[in-house]
Amino acid sequence: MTPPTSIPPMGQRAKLLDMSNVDKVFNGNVVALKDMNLTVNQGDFISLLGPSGCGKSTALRLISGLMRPTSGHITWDGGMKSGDLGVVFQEPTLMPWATVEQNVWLPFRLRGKSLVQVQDEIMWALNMVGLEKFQKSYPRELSGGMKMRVSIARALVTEPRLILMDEPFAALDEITRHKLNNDLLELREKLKCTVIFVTHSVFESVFLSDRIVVMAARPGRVSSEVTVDAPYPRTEEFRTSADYAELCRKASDALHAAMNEHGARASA
Ligand SMILES: Nc1ncnc2c1ncn2[C@@H]1O[C@H](COP(=O)(O)OP(=O)(O)OP(=O)(O)O)[C@@H](O)[C@H]1O
Repeated sequence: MTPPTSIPPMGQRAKLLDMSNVDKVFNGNVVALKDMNLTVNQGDFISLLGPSGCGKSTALRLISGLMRPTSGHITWDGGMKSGDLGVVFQEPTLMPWATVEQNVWLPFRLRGKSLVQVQDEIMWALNMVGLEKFQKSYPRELSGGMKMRVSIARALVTEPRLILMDEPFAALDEITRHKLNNDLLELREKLKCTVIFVTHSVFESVFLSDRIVVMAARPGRVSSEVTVDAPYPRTEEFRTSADYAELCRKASDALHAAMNEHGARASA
């Protein structure tokens, strides 16, 4: 539970994993990803931004190891070990019959550890998301934003090297979403963790990430990358700044270019 003191600047970060020439084909003919290449470095906050169906979730599932590429390789620096990965989905996916602490216990429970054995880790994770007073509550007693915090605590509890987040705040109202965006950045400052975050929102991707990987569809692939070189911590001041507006314009242009790539290919 001792994170590194700071995240090195981009360009000086150690490599965490590589996706090299990854293809994913479903049912023999649905080409979800074609020749996807992505290097993830320790401390990166990467957003995968792209139109519906461009393979963002498929890329996350491949990185998580839940699914294997049809061809190509995903290689973790030093290999991938149990507990290296935390995953947060769009729905909090909590067990309704279990308390908050029992839900957060799940990744350890699957590894045969009792609740008592990992009580400190669970309380640490709940503390990180500001829910330490709700350990005995049930999901039905929590708001949508609080349920999502439990889901984040469950992803953090093993102190993973990488956190994958698949549109985690898309179903939340705007105010809760902004609050959780702020809280997620605070968590990243504390834990110096590496995050890959799937989103449809240009605004969210610019606010959160230091790298925006823009994807194109049919077949899904990396179209371009936008570097968000605004310093952290990012505050509400950043959200209303001219720099933020300019970066959103840049990301939006890259997204439109990615969407036009498909049009250009289709008419070629
Ligand atoms: N298990 C599956 N079987 C068949 N086709 C699939 C499967 N999973 C994904 N696909 C197809 O692969 C393509 C990429 O899907 P994916 O869900 O990764 O895209 P996405 O960018 O995450 O989309 P969205 O933003 O709408 O969530 C789509 O055409 C989808 O229909």
